[in-house]
Amino acid sequence: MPLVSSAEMFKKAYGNYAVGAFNVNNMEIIQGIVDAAKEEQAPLILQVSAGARKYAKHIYLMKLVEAAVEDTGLPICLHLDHGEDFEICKACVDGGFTSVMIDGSKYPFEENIALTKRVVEYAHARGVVVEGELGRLAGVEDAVNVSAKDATYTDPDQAAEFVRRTGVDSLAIAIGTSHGAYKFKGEPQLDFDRLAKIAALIPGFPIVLHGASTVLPEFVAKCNAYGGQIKDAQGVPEEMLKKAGTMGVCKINIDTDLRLAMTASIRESLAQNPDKFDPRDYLRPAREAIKNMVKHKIKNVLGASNRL
Ligand SMILES: O=C(CO)COP(=O)(O)O
Ligand SMILES: O=C[C@H](O)COP(=O)(O)O
Ligand SMILES: [Zn+2]
Ligand SMILES: [Zn+2]
Repeated sequence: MPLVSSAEMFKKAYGNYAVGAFNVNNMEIIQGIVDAAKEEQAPLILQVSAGARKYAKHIYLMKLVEAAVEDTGLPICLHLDHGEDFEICKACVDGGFTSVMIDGSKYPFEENIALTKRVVEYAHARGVVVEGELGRLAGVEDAVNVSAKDATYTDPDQAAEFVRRTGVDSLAIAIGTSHGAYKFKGEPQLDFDRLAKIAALIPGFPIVLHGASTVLPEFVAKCNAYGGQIKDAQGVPEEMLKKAGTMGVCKINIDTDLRLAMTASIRESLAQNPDKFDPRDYLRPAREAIKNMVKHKIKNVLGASNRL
């Protein structure tokens, strides 16, 4: 089975559950994720950032993901995460990805539309789907008052116009999540009213949530127990993600939780086995930790088990 598009996955998921989109950088991360998805019989998106593509090289990630498809028989979508210009999107379309994100969210509205439209035209002509982004994630932790929210969070009317004018297949929005392990200073809050308004204006259209790691306390604690210094980390509560999955959010992006699971496990292995120096001794349990974490997400947060 070849790599697949996310279009069918989102159609099936809309309003009921979300598909997990996990960031990958190397073999162990890919294997941990796909083994979890296989056991859960879940739809799956593996995504590659520009940084990951630079780190591991396009060809290695491509071949690893193709190997994962062959090994598991799972329908997997391979997606470019946060493509920042036309060129990287083109390279991934030409290089076998089945989905790309063009992130024009840092540009003024009209420029974002023009850039996104250009990528959509190129990708659609070659059977590849496109995710766009409208609204700003960075720094939203501080956006507590209404005017700050209006400046950074996705405007519902603009979202509808953006989707109509660009022809994108899915849209990443800003409603209070952010990337990394430090998402909220006080009580976690997402703007569900805004999400409901956006979903109502683009009925049936797949919405994407970035910055959606829950920052599992057990991994933060384990990192810190073995020499880590990760203070005041806070993620999006599971209940909020479950709710988002019933409101039109079809794709939930997870990277930080993979990093934490892997690092916690490696720190523990190295600390507990100071005499060992075979990388397999700490990468095997790290891969297992990723698998267990991803299984938990699929089953209890995304609601995507047995949805193939
Ligand atoms: O949005 C993400 C990748 O695009 C990842 O978000 P996290 O940092 O919350 O895992
Ligand atoms: O949203 C970004 C992802 O977490 C990827 O991060 P990265 O650019 O460090 O690979
Ligand atoms: Zn972005
Ligand atoms: Zn992101």
